[in-house]
Amino acid sequence: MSEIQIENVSFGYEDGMVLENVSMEIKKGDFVGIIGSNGTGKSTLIKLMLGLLPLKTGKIVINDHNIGYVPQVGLAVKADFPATVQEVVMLNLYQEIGLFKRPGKKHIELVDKALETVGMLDKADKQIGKLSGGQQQRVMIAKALVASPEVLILDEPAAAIDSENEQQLYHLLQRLNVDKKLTIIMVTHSIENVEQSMNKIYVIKNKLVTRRK
Ligand SMILES: Nc1ncnc2c1ncn2[C@@H]1O[C@H](COP(=O)(O)OP(=O)(O)OP(=O)(O)O)[C@@H](O)[C@H]1O
Repeated sequence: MSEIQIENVSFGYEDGMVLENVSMEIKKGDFVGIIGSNGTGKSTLIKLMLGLLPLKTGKIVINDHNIGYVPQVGLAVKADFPATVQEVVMLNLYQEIGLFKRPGKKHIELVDKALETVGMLDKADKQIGKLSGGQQQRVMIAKALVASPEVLILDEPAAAIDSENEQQLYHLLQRLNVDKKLTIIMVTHSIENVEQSMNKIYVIKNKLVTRRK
């Protein structure tokens, strides 16, 4: 079954076209890599899929509307940022909880489960800013997972972490894909250490998207 179907999508900003005639098909259970150099349009493509940019030409059909998004992290969270790991993950349940209400036992259990999945349950009460870049990245994945998405989209998840943590992150994603049947779309400029886990790889170059695997 198709999760996301992209048909003949073209998109540009004021200064010109970024993507031309892109077609892609993402099925349930796929682990998809989207690779390309800086500025080729990877984030633009993701934002189109998430409906964060207005589509002008072509068609995008999304089957499951519950998509978890882990945005690109620029700089790590400031050390004195006043929120714990548990509170950060809880933010993604606010719709369910209600804005001015307190989280109930059920919500705390969901958060703990998501933190356990990414191996961060023992850090639940720590200040988010006191964690390493790799640990913060895991918390951001837990934040996406807590809302039980069918599809997880990650934008350059390894950008701010060292190679050891990168390997651990890829193991985690592979586990989520294989064990939890989560559809994963990962945008990156290098797939060197994760290529074997992916069943589909698309390359963006010169505004075109071609399938390499
Ligand atoms: N909001 C915007 N307005 C105008 N141009 C933009 C905007 N966002 C991105 N661009 C341009 O569109 C092109 C693609 O940008 P995009 O961020 O999608 O690339 P990317 O492949 O994700 O890059 P990176 O690897 O550096 O994150 C770039 O030339 C960029 O300058």
